[in-house]
This record gives sequence, structure tokens and C-alpha cells, in this order.
Amino acid sequence: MPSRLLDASKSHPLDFYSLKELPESYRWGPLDDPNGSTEPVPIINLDDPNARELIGHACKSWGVFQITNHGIPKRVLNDMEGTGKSLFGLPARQKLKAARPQDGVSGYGPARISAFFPKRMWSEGFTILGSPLQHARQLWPNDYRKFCDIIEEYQKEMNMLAGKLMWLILDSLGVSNQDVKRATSQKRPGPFEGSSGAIQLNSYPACPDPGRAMGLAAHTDSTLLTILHQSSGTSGLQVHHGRAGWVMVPPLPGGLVINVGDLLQILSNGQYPSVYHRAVVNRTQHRLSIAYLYGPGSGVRVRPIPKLVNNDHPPLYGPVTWSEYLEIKAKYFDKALSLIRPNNDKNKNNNENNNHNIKINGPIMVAKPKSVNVDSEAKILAALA
Ligand SMILES: C=C1C[C@]23C[C@@]1(O)CC[C@H]2[C@@]12CCC[C@@](C)(C(=O)O1)[C@H]2[C@@H]3C(=O)O
Ligand SMILES: O=C(O)CCC(=O)C(=O)O
Ligand SMILES: [Fe+2]
Repeated sequence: MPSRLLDASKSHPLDFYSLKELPESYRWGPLDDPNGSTEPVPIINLDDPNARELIGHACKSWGVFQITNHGIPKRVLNDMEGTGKSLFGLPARQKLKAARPQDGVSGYGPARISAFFPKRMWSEGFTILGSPLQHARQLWPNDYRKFCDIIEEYQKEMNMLAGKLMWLILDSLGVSNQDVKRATSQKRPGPFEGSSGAIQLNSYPACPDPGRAMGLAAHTDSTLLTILHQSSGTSGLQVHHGRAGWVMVPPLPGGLVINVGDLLQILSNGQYPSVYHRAVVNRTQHRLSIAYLYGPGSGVRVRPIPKLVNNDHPPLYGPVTWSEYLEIKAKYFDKALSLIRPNNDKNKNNNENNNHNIKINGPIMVAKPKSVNVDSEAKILAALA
């Protein structure tokens, strides 16, 4: 049975710029306004001696925070923003040469989650997973090297920052460097070796009726964490924060937004819940955002860190690899996390083979347990268990 997601890329309208009125297919109805009086999303200076505690608190109570003094050179962010602008500024027929294939991840098109919503989103996206070369050649046949260099540099810088943030986050959970070393008996440089990320460029054109249109519908990211760069001067990102409802996260000059993703919710055994967020659009200004979606290396199983599991805090989730989780998310969207059940006794009754059993109103999918080989034992997210 084809997943609903496969229908997403059917016909993507690319005529935002010529539309003077919001067509019915884009009309979501009045959006609930963010509450202006609420406290702002935490801003954390990574050079602050209390950065670890501040990060822990922000992850627990918000699932999102902005960072400054993160060490990513301004030039790297500017180059990436410039390349995003020229990409989305290309003629529609050129962008469509790099269209995301129906069953693929990389390429140009609407957000992958579009298929879960009856209305269209006022945005275009471009996803890069792994090498940008093939798409760069399609977009700029005579000048693709510049694009590749910029993407590769961005991937390298973001990967390093994401690894550093993961250490701070683990530290804030009371999981130390030593714990990691003991658990893995590793002599290797770090636990996030092999971890990788996808780059998602999002473009939100100015919109004739922003109060009724949706740039990117509410979702959580299927990541450990996401690092988001917003183009300056134009707000659009909103996060859902308890009773306050939708809270705007205005771009902070030189700052980056960090979202807690679903895999960190699993790793922290629910202590750091992933954050619901969305992007709204505005009448006069185009907006660009660039997300670095960071997750574990292939084959690494994420599960609750044993130090965080005890009788009072039983495991809430079972082990899952990033690609398994993305598959589940692509089918069940916001039900995905609730389907990653632990292999506890209660589930064993439903699950004679003691497999990782994912259920919605009866058995739907059984992921075969994978034997852990020596190599994957060396990888922290699995070996911490
Ligand atoms: C690694 C990934 C996360 C993502 C799906 C993807 O395979 C590549 C695109 C990512 C993205 C970016 C925009 C929002 C989002 C929900 C979507 O539709 O595509 C995320 C996906 C996700 O986090 O689940
Ligand atoms: O554009 C934004 O601010 C949000 C983008 C986002 O949520 C994503 O790419 O996952
Ligand atoms: Fe997101």
C-alpha cells in the first residue's frame, strides 16, 4: 500500500509570486494569533559558564532555545543564505529539474508532511541529504561547484556544532563524558562520530492573505536536534508552549534556534520533549529558513539512556534507528512517537516473538529485532543501553 506521503509531490504549484488572492486550496482559515504577553524563548550564550544548566532547563520546559556565541562564522551563514535565495529565485522549470523523486528525500518540492493536510502550504522547500552534487548539476549545469562547496562547508560546521550541543545536553541530563566512555569502552574520539544531518531550505514568499495561509504546518522534527537559521528581519517561526499557545521566535541577529527533536525525547526517556512548531507567512516580505536536521549515524539504535531509567521512571520507548523512525513518521506522522513502545512485560503479552511491535488499533508493523554487532556496540546511542 503506498504511504500517504508518496502523494505529496503530485502537483506542486509554483505560482506564488503571481497570485493576488489566496486560492481556496491554500485557505486554512484564521490562524490563532500568538500571545504577545508571554515570556520569550530562552536565549543562551554558549560561553556562559552556566550554559549547561540553562540548556537543560530550556530543553525541559520549552523544547527550544536560541543560542549565541556558537562559533559558526557569519560568512558561512551568509553564504548559505545567499545560495538559498538564488536557488529559490531560479525559474520554476529549472527548480523542477531537481524535483524530489516520489520515494526520495533530496530535492525540490513541497514539505514532505503536506500529504497529511487537506490544504496546501505557502512555501517551497529543498532538501539535501548527503552529497549535493547531483542536484547542483541539475540546477546550475555550468556553475555547480560553488553550490557544492557552500553546502559542504555548512554541513561540516553544523555537524560539529550539533555534536557539541549533544554533549552539553547529555551533560545537562547527568550523563557525563566518563559515563559515555565507560559504557562504550571506546578509544575513539566521540560518540557522535558517524552522526549526520539533512539540510532543509525553506522559502516562504510574501502572501496576499497571511492570516489564513500556513507556511509550514505544525510538526515536531524527527531528529535528535535541529539547528535553524532564520533570515534576518522577518519573523515566521512559532513554537507551541503550554498554556501560552503559539509563541513567535523572532530571528536573533547572529543567533541560531535549537529544537529538541523526537529522537532526543526517546534518548532522554521523555525528560526533554520534542517541540511542536510551525511557520507562518507575511504580506510583504519573503522569508527564508535553513534547518540542519541532525540524527544518529546509520544503524545506530536510539533508546532511553539507562542512567535515566529506573523503577520510578520505566523506559517509555524502545530502540529505533533514524531510518526506521523516519519510515514510521512518514506513515503515521504525529502518532509516530507513541508507536515506539518499549519491550516491557506488558508488551510481551501482545508480542510473542518479543519483537519491537508497533501498533495502532491492532498490530500494524513489526520491526525485526536486529542483532547488535561489534561495530554498532561502539556507537554510543546504542551502547549506552
Ligand atoms: C531527515 C528528515 C527530517 C524531515 C524528513 C527528512 O527525511 C528530510 C526533510 C525533513 C523535513 C523538513 C521540513 C519539516 C519536516 C517535518 C518535513 O516535512 O521534512 C521534516 C522531516 C521530519 O523532521 O520529520
Ligand atoms: O521555517 C521555519 O522557521 C521552520 C522550519 C522547520 O520547522 C523545518 O524545516 O523543520
Ligand atoms: Fe521543523
